[in-house]
Amino acid sequence: MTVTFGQTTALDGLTLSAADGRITALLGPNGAGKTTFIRCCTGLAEPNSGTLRVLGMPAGSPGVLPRIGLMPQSTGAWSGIRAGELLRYLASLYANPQPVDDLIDLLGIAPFVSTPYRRLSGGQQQAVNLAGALIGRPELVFLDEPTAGLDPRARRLTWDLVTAARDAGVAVLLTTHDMVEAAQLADHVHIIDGGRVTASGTVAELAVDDSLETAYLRHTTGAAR
Ligand SMILES: Nc1ncnc2c1ncn2[C@@H]1O[C@H](COP(=O)(O)OP(=O)(O)OP(=O)(O)O)[C@@H](O)[C@H]1O
Repeated sequence: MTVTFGQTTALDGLTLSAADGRITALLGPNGAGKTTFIRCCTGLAEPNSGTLRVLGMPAGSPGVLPRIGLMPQSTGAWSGIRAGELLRYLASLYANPQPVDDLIDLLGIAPFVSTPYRRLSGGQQQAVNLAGALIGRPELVFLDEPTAGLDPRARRLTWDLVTAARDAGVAVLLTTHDMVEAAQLADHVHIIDGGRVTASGTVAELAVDDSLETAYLRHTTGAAR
């Protein structure tokens, strides 16, 4: 796939696949193109060229959207709504949502369920965003830096939920800058640099000579484009 924004080539011939029932991690420097890829997969952006199929259908098609979930990096759009109202609204968009109260319990949202979204702390917003991604019982969920800024306990809770989703058959595609997290969670890793995949494999395959972080540093330049 290729995606350009004016003079910037965000995705530059990126080719990858993510398997059913697996956790796939996208690693790469700031600006490598990870969020752009997720935006294309979820119908929020369109490739200039290339083919992108999600659950076997063209990305963004009406048959795909009810079957996927998205936890974006930030959701300014929700600012005034209370956390609980937001989740009930999102649940109402799906035919067979998870019970909202179960997710509120699972993610520890109860103490701030009545707080407007914009007044939540960053980590509290992350919890609500993750609940929103899972609420429609997606077959495939996109998590864009799901644990960025979380405290250690919240990070472990997120890891547990992500692995539980995978174990229940959900395909997970996540981005992270945390190599420990990637090594802990990912069944498969793609390292992206400059809008293309520079290395792919299991954590064991990529870290064969050393750590995943060493592999990341070897396969990325981080050079601005
Ligand atoms: N809407 C947009 N308009 C213009 N340029 C954009 C837009 N979205 C992304 N870009 C550019 O595309 C490139 C890839 O950005 P992207 O957000 O996909 O990177 P990323 O890998 O997710 O980075 P990070 O790790 O910092 O979240 C960057 O150079 C960015 O400035």
